[in-house]
Amino acid sequence: MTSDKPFSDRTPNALGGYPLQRPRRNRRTNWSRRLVAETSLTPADLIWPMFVIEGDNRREPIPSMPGVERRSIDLIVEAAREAETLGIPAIALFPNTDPKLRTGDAREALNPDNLVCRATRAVKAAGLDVGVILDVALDPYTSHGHDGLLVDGEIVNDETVDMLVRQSLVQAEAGADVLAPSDMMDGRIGAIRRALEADGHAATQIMSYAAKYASAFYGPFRDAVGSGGLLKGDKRTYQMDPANGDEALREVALDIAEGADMVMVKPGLPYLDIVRRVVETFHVPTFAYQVSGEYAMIMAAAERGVLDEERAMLESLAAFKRAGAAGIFTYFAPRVAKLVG
Ligand SMILES: NCc1[nH]cc(CCC(=O)O)c1CC(=O)O
Ligand SMILES: [Mg+2]
Repeated sequence: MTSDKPFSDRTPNALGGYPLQRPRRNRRTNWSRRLVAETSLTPADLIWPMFVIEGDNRREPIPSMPGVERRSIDLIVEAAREAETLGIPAIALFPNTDPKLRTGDAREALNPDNLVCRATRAVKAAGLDVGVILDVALDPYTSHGHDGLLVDGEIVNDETVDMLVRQSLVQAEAGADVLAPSDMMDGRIGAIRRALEADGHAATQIMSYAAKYASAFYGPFRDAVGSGGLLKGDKRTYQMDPANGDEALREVALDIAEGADMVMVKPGLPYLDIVRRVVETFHVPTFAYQVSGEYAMIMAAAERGVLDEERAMLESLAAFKRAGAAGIFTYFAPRVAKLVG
């Protein structure tokens, strides 16, 4: 490769070389490694996703996600208290809706007393220094498991956006601090932003799942919220093709222009190149989601004794920080916060 730049500008640290340069010197001792560390993971980097079920004092294990439970609202409040104690700034709530309430028109999404709205009110009533993030999408409420309305075999965009706007207002009214549209319909950030402004919710933040890929890594999540068995087909007409990177930048640009306060890339580890490109291009708070399948992979490998669970967990999360993420959604959140807090 040729370059007009002088050699010293192209390779600023390579002049001299061995034995004057011995990069291992800085790594020799623990204190020195800590001193030169470029990034660090703290509890303030973590967002703790939780699954909500009906009932009282109820917890249910999720077989594909060892160590993760669905919790009734009272236990969600307890977990939110734990988040505050651990210094975790925000939780994300996902409802496991009664199958009888899942319909073609997803009307339960608009019920101000639906499970996730009740959970949000209960957490907010506890007066904690913990933000509540809610997904905006129809998949917990549709009988077919899609994030949008299905008409003649197609997920229709604009009719779905109308529903998402109404769902957003219901969720903001319930006290959600951050709305996180995870549906990948076009134009929904602008429509939601305008509705929040007009309806007295100008302070409600929007964290857009701006670059969300049609991924195989969401399987365990769909078990956890009970939509997996229902899903007809796949989500490739609205979630992004894993082959694409430039398209993610166009999606993020649109969502910022439409009024997103923060953006997200999802899944996490397989898409850290996208996180880095978004951070460097837009300089907005950029989050990443270490999704259910990523969690399950580490846990399954550890269970089989092929890797060290705790080290793999910490290393995977350090990678998000190195890529430039402002924060990480991770099912490891409470465990990690205890280790790094
Ligand atoms: N809109 C639904 C939603 N919100 C978050 C996740 C995945 C989270 C995870 O896998 O941990 C999904 C699944 C999907 O799009 O099918
Ligand atoms: Mg978009």
